[in-house]
Amino acid sequence: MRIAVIGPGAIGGTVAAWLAQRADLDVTICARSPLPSLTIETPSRTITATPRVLTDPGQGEPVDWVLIATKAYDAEGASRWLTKLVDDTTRVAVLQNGVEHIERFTPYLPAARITPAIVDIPAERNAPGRIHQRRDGSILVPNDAASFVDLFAHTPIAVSTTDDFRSEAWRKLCINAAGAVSALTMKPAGIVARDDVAAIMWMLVEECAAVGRAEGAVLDDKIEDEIIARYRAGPPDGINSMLGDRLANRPMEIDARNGVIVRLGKKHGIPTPMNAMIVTLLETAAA
Ligand SMILES: NC(=O)C1=CN([C@@H]2O[C@H](COP(=O)(O)OP(=O)(O)OC[C@H]3O[C@@H](n4cnc5c(N)ncnc54)[C@H](OP(=O)(O)O)[C@@H]3O)[C@@H](O)[C@H]2O)C=CC1
Ligand SMILES: CC(C)(CO)C(=O)C(=O)O
Repeated sequence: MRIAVIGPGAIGGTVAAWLAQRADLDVTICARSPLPSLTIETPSRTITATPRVLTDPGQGEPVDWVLIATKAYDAEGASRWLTKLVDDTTRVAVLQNGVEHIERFTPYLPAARITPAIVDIPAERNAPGRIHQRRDGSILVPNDAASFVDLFAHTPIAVSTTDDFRSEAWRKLCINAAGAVSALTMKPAGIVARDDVAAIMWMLVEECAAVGRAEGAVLDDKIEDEIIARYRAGPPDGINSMLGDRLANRPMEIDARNGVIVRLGKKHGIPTPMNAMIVTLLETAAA
């Protein structure tokens, strides 16, 4: 089984290193910047891997699975690898946040080839190829992607299918929408201990859930409370990937995580002032 992972950052590096633990999986990393090896501090032990690393999209060869793990805003760059990696049988999984995995890549691939994946693995990249995976975590894919699930059978990552991918993706977006307060304040997840911060996060989730429901997602009535409780139960020093981007002076996934709520809210006539404010403030901070 040949697998190419495009984007060996926090998620791509973690996933590639776990896949490479199985000798019969032939893992290739497609990187923008050269990478010596992968060292992942996982919850149970440190794992290492030295997969083949390509830095030129022209060097790729067809594989069975392509896993795209760049940031959402790097979709166009990621797509340049696809010409060589994809043949008539290749499936392409998009391991990104947001609810637009398929739309993001249909300019480059037929939708039927694309497997959207919801990743819930808190991971931080400390240096090229050196990653701290804080939880074993999970990946959810639609129920026509059982062969993706099989790839991870030897890993502690809980990879499974869902009958209702749309609802799960919006549920994850609710988590990410609230996490924007960390990127804005440049502080880790522990800020949720303040009741006034939690109230802002609650409203961000409320708007996200309203838009999600209008888009057809089925979300629990108490999702706001559930997500605040989840943040409060998590590690106070947790750095979500948008905060990680801001701290590293990289672009942030503002549009994929909060902008999308505002855009789709407009489509349904649902007001989203809290998310609109976050988008404006983060864009201003990044300018
Ligand atoms: N980190 C986390 O805890 C989680 C992240 N996610 C989501 O997963 C996705 C990936 O996030 P994350 O792993 O944190 O991101 P990172 O920024 O850590 O990694 C992205 C990687 O993509 C590489 N890249 C960018 N453009 C290209 C290109 N054209 N060709 C090859 N590689 C490229 C970057 O290269 P370079 O090294 O040059 O920057 C980097 O290695 C995002 O959508 C994020 O929201 C989901 C759950 C948890
Ligand atoms: C919320 C979290 C940490 C979950 O994996 C995430 O999605 C991110 O950091 O982007």
